[in-house]
Amino acid sequence: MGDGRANNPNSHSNNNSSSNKPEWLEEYDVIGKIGEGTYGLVFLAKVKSNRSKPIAIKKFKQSKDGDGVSPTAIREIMLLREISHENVVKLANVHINHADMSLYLAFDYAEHDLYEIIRHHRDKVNQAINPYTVKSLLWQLLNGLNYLHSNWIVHRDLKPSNILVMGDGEEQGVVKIADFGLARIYQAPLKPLSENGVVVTIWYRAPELLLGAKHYTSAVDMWAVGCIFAELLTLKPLFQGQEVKGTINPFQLDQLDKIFKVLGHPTQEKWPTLVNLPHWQSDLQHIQGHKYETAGLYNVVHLSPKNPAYDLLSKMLEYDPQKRLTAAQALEHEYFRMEPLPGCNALVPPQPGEKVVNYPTRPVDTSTDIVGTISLQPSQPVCLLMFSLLTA
Ligand SMILES: Nc1ncnc2c1ncn2[C@@H]1O[C@H](COP(=O)(O)OP(=O)(O)OP(=O)(O)O)[C@@H](O)[C@H]1O
Repeated sequence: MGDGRANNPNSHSNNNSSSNKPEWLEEYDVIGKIGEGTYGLVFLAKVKSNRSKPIAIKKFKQSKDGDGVSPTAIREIMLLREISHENVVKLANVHINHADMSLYLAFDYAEHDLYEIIRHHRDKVNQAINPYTVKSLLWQLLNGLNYLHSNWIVHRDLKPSNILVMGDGEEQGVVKIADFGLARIYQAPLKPLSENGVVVTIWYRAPELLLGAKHYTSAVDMWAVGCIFAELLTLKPLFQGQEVKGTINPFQLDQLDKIFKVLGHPTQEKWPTLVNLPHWQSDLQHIQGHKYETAGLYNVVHLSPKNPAYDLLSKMLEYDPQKRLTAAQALEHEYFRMEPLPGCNALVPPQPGEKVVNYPTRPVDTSTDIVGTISLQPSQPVCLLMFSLLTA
C-alpha cells in the first residue's frame, strides 16, 4: 500500500487507549480516522494477524431517537453480507460494541476514490485524466452496478467519494463501489420511497427524483454515472446546484435549473410521464419560468457530437428514465470497443511510455479515538437481538 502510516508508534496508543475498548478491537491496530460521512466515521486499521491487510472500519452513528443503531446501518449490513463482486467493496467483518450498542463494519481498504482522483487532477497536476483511465474507471463502475442492478439493488447515493479505487497491490486500479447506507433491495413492483429525507446527493440526483418521483429505479444510478462520467472528463461537477436545506425532500429548483441549462427543458414529447410528476404539476411556473438557450452537453464536456463517448454520455443523461441506458446496455456501447480498450488496472495505462500519475494516499487523523467518538444513546433489546443474529 505504501502509506508509511502502519508503523506510526503513536497510532495504537491513540486509538486503543480507551477503557471502553471492546474485545473485538484487539484484532486490529487502528491507525486513525480517514473520513466522515452522513452516517458515521471511517478509520484505517491493520489486522494484527495479517499486517499487510489494511481495513477500513466504518463506525455508525446511532439514530437520533436512541433506538440503538439506525435502520440505515442494519440495511447496509444485510445487503453487504449477501453481495460479492470484484467491483463492489467487500465487507470483511461486522462488529458490535455490546457495551454501548455501536456498530462497526470492516471493509477491505481502498487507497483512493474518484473524489480525490478528480481533485488531484484539477488542483495538483492541472491536467485531464488519461482517456484509458477514464474508460477503465467507467467500465468497472458499470460492471459493478450491472451486478447490483441484476440483484435488484439500487445504490441511490452514487457519487465520486463512494467509488473507491484500490491502491498498490494485487488489485491495483480496481474500482470498488462503496457505501450502501442508502441502498435497499427492491423488487418489482417497485416500492414507494420512505420519508427519510434527502437520499441522493443533490449534484448527482436524477431529474425524476428532483421532480418528486415516488419510486426509485436503477435509472437513478445511471443518471449519477452519467454525471460522474462527465466529471471524469472535465474535472468539474456537471450540474452543481445550490442545495436547499431544512425541509424533507425539498424541491430543488436550482439543481433542475442547472440541468435544464445544459440539456434544455424536458418536454412531454420526449418524456411522456413527465406530467405525472408532482413538482411538474405544482411548480410549473417556477420550472418553466425561464427557458434557456441550451448550452449543449457536447460544449460543456468538450466532445464532438459524433464522438462515441458523447453518444454514451448523452444516453445516460436521457430525461425519461425508461429510455435511459441500463448498465448492461452501457457496457455494450461502442465506446468500450474502441482503443484504448478498458483494463483491470485503471490507474496504469498499458502502453509503454505513458505517464503514470502518483495519486496521494489518504491523510490519516491519528488524534480521533475509534471508541467513544460518537455520543451514544440507550439501546433497546430488539437491537441486541438483531445484532446477535447478524454477527452469528
Ligand atoms: N473501504 C474504504 N476504504 C477506504 N476509504 C473508504 C472506504 N469506505 C469509505 N471510505 C472513505 O471514507 C470517507 C467517508 O466515507 P462515507 O461513506 O462514510 O461518507 P461519504 O461517502 O463521504 O458521505 P455520505 O455518508 O454523506 O455518503 C470517504 O472519503 C470514503 O471515500
